Amino acid sequence: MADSTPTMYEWMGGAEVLEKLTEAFYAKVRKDEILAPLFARMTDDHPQHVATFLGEVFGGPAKYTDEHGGYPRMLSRHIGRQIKPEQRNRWVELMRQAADEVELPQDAEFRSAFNAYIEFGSRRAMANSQKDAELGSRETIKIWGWGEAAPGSD
Ligand code: HEM
Repeated sequence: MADSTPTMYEWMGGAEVLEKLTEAFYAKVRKDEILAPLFARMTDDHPQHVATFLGEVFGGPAKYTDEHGGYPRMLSRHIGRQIKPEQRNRWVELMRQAADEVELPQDAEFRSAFNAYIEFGSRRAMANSQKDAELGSRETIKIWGWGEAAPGSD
């Protein structure tokens, strides 16, 4: 029988909601004293690109892979940046604030899976950004699912 559980991408409202999320997030980043210097040279389409990337992660269309350079491009944007723990912490904090601001679903299942990815992705980004980082052999975007608590599970 086919699995009828929606993807996280569907559950949160798809591309439109992700674009709102990254717009709200980068508006905060631009005003944040810890993060702004790191993102000083980002282009205006950066929030849109990250929304597309996250859409793919959460089970939406493979558009970042097909049109924006995929996993290698994302990796290349973090390499050498030497992200510090306090910058990663602030990134996570602002992402959670943006999630509330644009009213991502509040249910325990969704937020638990969303926060798990944000934690995972930001720690990987920080690790890959260090001098002499060991980058591993991954070439494709990791797709994130519901984990231990899918909708409808007890
Ligand atoms: C789940 C975690 C993360 C995801 C999914 C993510 C995703 C991305 C993607 C897709 C890009 C490339 C966008 C493009 O194609 O133009 C990018 C660039 C970048 N990311 Fe991340 N990122 C994450 C965490 C972080 C963290 C924690 C930091 C720093 C605190 C960070 C700093 C940057 C910077 C500085 C760039 C380059 C911006 C520029 O173009 O100047 N990222 N990220």
